[in-house]
Amino acid sequence: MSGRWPIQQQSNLLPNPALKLRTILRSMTPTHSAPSASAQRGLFITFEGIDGAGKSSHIQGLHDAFVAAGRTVVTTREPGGTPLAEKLRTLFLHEPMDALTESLLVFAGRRDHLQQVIEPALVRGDVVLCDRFTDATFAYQGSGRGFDLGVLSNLERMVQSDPSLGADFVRQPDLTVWFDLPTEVAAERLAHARVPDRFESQPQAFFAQVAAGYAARAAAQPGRFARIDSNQPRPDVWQAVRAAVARRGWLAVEA
Ligand SMILES: Nc1ncnc2c1ncn2[C@@H]1O[C@H](COP(=O)(O)OP(=O)(O)O)[C@@H](O)[C@H]1O
Ligand SMILES: Cc1cn([C@H]2C[C@H](O)[C@@H](COP(=O)(O)OP(=O)(O)O)O2)c(=O)[nH]c1=O
Repeated sequence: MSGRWPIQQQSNLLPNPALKLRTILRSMTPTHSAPSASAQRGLFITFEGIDGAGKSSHIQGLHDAFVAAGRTVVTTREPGGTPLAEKLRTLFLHEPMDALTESLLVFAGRRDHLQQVIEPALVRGDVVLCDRFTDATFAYQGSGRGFDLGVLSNLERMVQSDPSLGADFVRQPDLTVWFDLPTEVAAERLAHARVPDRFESQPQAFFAQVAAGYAARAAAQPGRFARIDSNQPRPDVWQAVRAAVARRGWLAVEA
């Protein structure tokens, strides 16, 4: 990932956990823009794809584009996004565990993240840009690790519910930008990028299953997903990302 998440990028370089936590909390502080003329609806946009698909720089690009358009933006990530969830993230990425434990940990962190960060930001009318969310759990724990999709659906309903928003309300992203890239290209990019964590060190066959998991989620909810062909030069990927957001009327089409 890019430097947007110093805690992760420098996890082998910064041994002081307090320093790392301060860094991540600073990066989660909303970026305020000039006040807009009227209150706007909050937007929840998530970014997904196999490891190495190239999400990071485009999340930063969208952040900048929304701020330039007068929005207040909260950039966050999963696993993580709150002090509690960041602690769970460290365990999740580095300790061996079975797929049920993985699922319970990410959903526990997600509950805290929704309550502390995402829902309050959406109530304020902010734009929330979240690097991974529940589609990753279906893709990695469900499709990749073979964990029961029915159990994941139950957890999704329980964790993402909010009775104050309606008895049947289950929070879902307004848009999921899915960076789709052949596994061999992602592996090649990652080989030059960073020290792999527990997931990034999985074989390509694992990522083929994860990719199939994303494809299944996208097929089930086509209106929510924008598939981006990430196997092209970075400026072209950016144009596709920006166009997907502009098509929904949330940003102007770039000249
Ligand atoms: N379009 C692209 N073409 C070539 N390399 C890219 C492209 N996009 C990203 N990369 C490189 O691939 C690696 C993984 O990108 P990154 O954004 O960290 O992926 P992700 O956040 O999806 O895991 C990085 O080294 C990055 O510089
Ligand atoms: C949110 C989430 C992430 N993951 C995995 C995907 C990534 O391999 C890892 C997050 O690590 P991270 O290094 O942030 O990956 P990336 O830069 O590609 O976003 O956790 C799951 O397995 N399940 C989940 O629910």
